[in-house]
Amino acid sequence: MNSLVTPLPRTTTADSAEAIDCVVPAARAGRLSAYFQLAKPRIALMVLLTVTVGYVIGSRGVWQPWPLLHACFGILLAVVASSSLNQLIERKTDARMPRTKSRPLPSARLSAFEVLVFALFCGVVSVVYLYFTVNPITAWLTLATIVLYALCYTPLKRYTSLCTVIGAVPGALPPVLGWAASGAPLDLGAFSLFAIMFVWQFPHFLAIAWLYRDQYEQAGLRMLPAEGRPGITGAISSGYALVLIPISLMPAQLGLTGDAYALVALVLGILYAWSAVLFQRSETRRCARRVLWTSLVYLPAILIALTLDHIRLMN
Ligand code: HEM
Ligand SMILES: CC(C)=CCC/C(C)=C/CC/C(C)=C/COP(=O)(O)OP(=O)(O)O
Repeated sequence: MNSLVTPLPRTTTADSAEAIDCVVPAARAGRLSAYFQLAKPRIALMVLLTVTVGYVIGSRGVWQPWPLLHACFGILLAVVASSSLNQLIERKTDARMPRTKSRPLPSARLSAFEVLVFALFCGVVSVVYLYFTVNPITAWLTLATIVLYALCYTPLKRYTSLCTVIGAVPGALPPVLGWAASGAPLDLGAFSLFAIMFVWQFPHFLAIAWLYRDQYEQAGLRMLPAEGRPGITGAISSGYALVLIPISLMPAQLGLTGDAYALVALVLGILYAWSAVLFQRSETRRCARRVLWTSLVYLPAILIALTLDHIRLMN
């Protein structure tokens, strides 16, 4: 009761002006951080790494920094556009899941209209920028990546777990975008990078889908194969992780890298497959987390090994 009758401190005009001066930058910083969150920054960073790898390997060791920077800037805008569209489309389902309910749209820090305008602006600038500063093929492939992620995969999540096969295509395209930006023809080398990324994603997102299966179900999203029947998620994860081992050796077979890469790929592949096999043997939170964690170590590690060994071979 006492707190209700406590008089408010008397403010002067100068005090309120000072208060407004503090609140306005704080509100601006809050909106800036909401836009930053909209971009899914950690995934965006990983995308830029894959673009760089595609560009460096496509250039066969003779690469220039400026075209790479143009490509990274344009593709970053595309990631921001597609992540924003993804969150715009999923704002109602995101609001139902503890993992996503504090995102900018469900938490009402940004309005749907603001996000739509922002996404369209970033998407158009991205494609036009890539068209004029990089090349038309990179621009069109980037547009296809945005459409596949935001307009095909995202709405499909409500209807079938096969959405993930569609979602894995835009997920695997960023190294191909980097390769196209280098001006090299899209040959088997580009395909080998696409294949590694494509197959890598399955244990990655199956572990996530299993960990958050209750939240996805509550939100009406179908991410688990066979409606998550016991044994299936782990079995599919280990199948993909085992197939990834020979696929990850493709760049070495194509002469893009030497034996050092092949050895690193083999060791990483065995670790990833081992984590998936353990998940198959016992579908527990601990094992699923191990698969997710291993996937997040595997990807940057194999990409860095690929690039360093390629540069070593070219010099
Ligand atoms: C169909 C494909 C994919 C699906 C469904 C998927 C889904 C997800 C989800 C739901 C998370 C959040 C996990 C959590 O909150 O615990 C996550 C994390 C992550 N994903 Fe993926 N992912 C896919 C493909 C990719 C690709 C292609 C990349 C990289 C280029 C990637 C990189 C990451 C990274 C770095 C994280 C950890 C950082 C974070 O949680 O923000 N993912 N993924
Ligand atoms: C160049 C460009 C446009 C690249 C974007 C391609 C890319 C990195 C796609 C990510 C793959 C993917 C399906 C992520 C999960 O989204 P989700 O919506 O299922 O994850 P969520 O549940 O956390 O929202």
